[in-house]
Amino acid sequence: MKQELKIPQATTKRLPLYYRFIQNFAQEGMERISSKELSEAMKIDSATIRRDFSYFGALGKKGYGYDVQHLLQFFSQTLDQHETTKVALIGVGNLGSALLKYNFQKNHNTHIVVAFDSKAPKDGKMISNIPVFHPDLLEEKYAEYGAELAILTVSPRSAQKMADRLAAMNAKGILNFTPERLTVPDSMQLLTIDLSVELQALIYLIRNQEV
Ligand SMILES: NC(=O)c1ccc[n+]([C@@H]2O[C@H](COP(=O)([O-])OP(=O)(O)OC[C@H]3O[C@@H](n4cnc5c(N)ncnc54)[C@H](O)[C@@H]3O)[C@@H](O)[C@H]2O)c1
Repeated sequence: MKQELKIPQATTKRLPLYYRFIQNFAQEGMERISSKELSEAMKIDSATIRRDFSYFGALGKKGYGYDVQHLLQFFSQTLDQHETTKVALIGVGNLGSALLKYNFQKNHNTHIVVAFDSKAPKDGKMISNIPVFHPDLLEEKYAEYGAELAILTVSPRSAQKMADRLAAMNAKGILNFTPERLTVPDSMQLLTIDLSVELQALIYLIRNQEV
């Protein structure tokens, strides 16, 4: 995605979802789609969809809707779906093991290629067909396996230390599953998935709806 476009994070997070739905529409042979149809399929309100798409210029025409092939090409290019992104996983405990096993099998463009855990032996071991090394080898193996970004599933107390090491190696980004609020340089992208926060937000939405 181009850096110069100031796209809100909420919009950015919806882009892969749009792409997935548009792929389905194309497979069904649909040639054009309205924001209302997209809205009904994706359960996102159509004003949000129109606003999200407006960040990328004129993707559709008033009264016509969106050309499915055009959208497909646009999202494929925007999300760099032709290139595989190699990911490192740091912390292979309960959550990390599950992610390693899952390894984005349905998305052929993202792949965990190497993992690290402080309990792993220095010469590594295989878990779910992926090599897992001791974090002493992070810098060496991260580069050797061509990882671009990292998923952080270490215990909270190790999170900032590992983020600092990733920043020092110019890792492009971190998907942080730990509850730690990490500090990273501006040159690095950071997304935090805090399940407790998401759950609290859901509970808040449910309670507000009930009032
Ligand atoms: N399990 C969940 O459902 C869940 C949900 C949301 C968030 N989290 C968060 O995700 C993180 C992992 O959770 P978990 O349940 O898998 O914990 P876990 O204790 O099972 O696993 C953590 C793993 O990280 C390893 N580790 C610790 N320091 C390390 C380092 N410096 N380098 C490499 N490996 C290191 C440990 O050896 C361990 O295997 C925690 O921060 C937790 O708060 C977990």
